[in-house]
Amino acid sequence: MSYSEILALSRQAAAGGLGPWFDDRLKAQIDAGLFLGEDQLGKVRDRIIRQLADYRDQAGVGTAVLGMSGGVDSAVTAALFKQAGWRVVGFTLPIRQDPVETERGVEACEALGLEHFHLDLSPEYEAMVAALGRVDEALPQADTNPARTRRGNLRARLRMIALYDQAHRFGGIVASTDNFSELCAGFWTLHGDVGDLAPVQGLIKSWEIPWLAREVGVPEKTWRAKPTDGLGIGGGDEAQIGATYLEWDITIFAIAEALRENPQLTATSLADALELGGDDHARRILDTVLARLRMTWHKRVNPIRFDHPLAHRFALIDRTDESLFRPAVLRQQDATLAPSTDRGGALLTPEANGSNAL
Ligand SMILES: Nc1ncnc2c1ncn2[C@@H]1O[C@H](COP(=O)(O)OP(=O)(O)OC[C@H]2O[C@@H]([n+]3cccc(C(=O)O)c3)[C@H](O)[C@@H]2O)[C@@H](O)[C@H]1O
Ligand SMILES: Nc1ncnc2c1ncn2[C@@H]1O[C@H](COP(=O)(O)OP(=O)(O)OP(=O)(O)O)[C@@H](O)[C@H]1O
Repeated sequence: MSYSEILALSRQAAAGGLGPWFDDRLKAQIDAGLFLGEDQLGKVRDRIIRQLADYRDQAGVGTAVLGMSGGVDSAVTAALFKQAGWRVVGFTLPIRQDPVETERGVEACEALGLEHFHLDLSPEYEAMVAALGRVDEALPQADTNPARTRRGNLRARLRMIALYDQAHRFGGIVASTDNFSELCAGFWTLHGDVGDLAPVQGLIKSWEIPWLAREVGVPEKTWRAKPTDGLGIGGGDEAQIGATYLEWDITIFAIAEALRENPQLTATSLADALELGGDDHARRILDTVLARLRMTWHKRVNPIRFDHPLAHRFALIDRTDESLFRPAVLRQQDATLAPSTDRGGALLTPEANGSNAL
């Protein structure tokens, strides 16, 4: 893997490259193995495909339904299921969508050999917005960020209703398409664009997702496309998040590394610990990342259970499932594919890297 390849695939090169702090950090993180090399990524790909195949055999379910938006996340997810021998049914579900995105979704279905259905949900979306407008006029009318986000979340949840219905119809599951960068950014809709099995949830959007997409035969047009939320909230993912995905991923790794070295750090002391110096852009991005983490931590532990007075019951049913029916693939504790250096290895342990939040 080369530095320039990461810059190209993340689309950061086209955006003018990285500022000085990010540039230094990226090089250090590549050396530390935080940005996985191509050999490692090949192993990740093989392992995900093997696990999907094992799950299909052991859980007795072999059909995956998913929304094909024209973006890279859904396309790479579909390709992995397909390569693992699943029947994959892709749905283009435009809601007042730019037709170019829908066309990319259709093309990806064709290129990957998926079954394809098309269902325009715009009328149902309009009806839902109008219905909720009867209790709150702001929803249909306001052109504010909160109102746009609420309308966007309605779109994601309408798609979810359609996909779960179709999964039931086909006796299958809904595939989750979210990635690690989105998980950290809280950049998904609770009970919306989530599903039952999330094969790419551990992969970063700036590098590993487009790399994998290219590897598994996703059309170039798709893995090169500008990431969008498909919700009409505006500006594309990176404009909404306030950082490019590469800046986001570098900052998340840097924060985690700083906290590992000094667990006493607070959000306010991080800027010094990260040695941002006079790099004002990096300071702004750090603030943006911290603000998002502060706004969204709860999404990563949803549903919130506290230290429940009857928590032993969760353990009781967990042990029962584990003993009787849970597929073996969920119990395997293979060595992780964490980087070999101490720094990277400590950051990428399963506890730090994996989450069942979605
Ligand atoms: N402290 C707290 N403890 C527990 N729960 C809390 C909470 N604060 C809010 N909540 C709950 O969280 C809800 C807000 O979360 P949620 O409904 O998810 O909505 P929210 O996070 O506000 O918005 C979704 C975000 O995800 C982005 N998105 C959505 C879908 C797809 C994509 C994409 O590109 O892939 C991106 C979208 O652009 C937007 O920025 C609140 O309405 C409330 O129910
Ligand atoms: N128009 C759409 N038709 C079908 N599914 C959709 C549509 N828009 C969004 N989705 C579903 O919601 C998921 C979340 O959207 P998201 O934008 O994160 O993914 P993506 O579009 O695949 O990738 P990217 O973020 O690169 O655009 C998609 O992966 C897809 O499953």
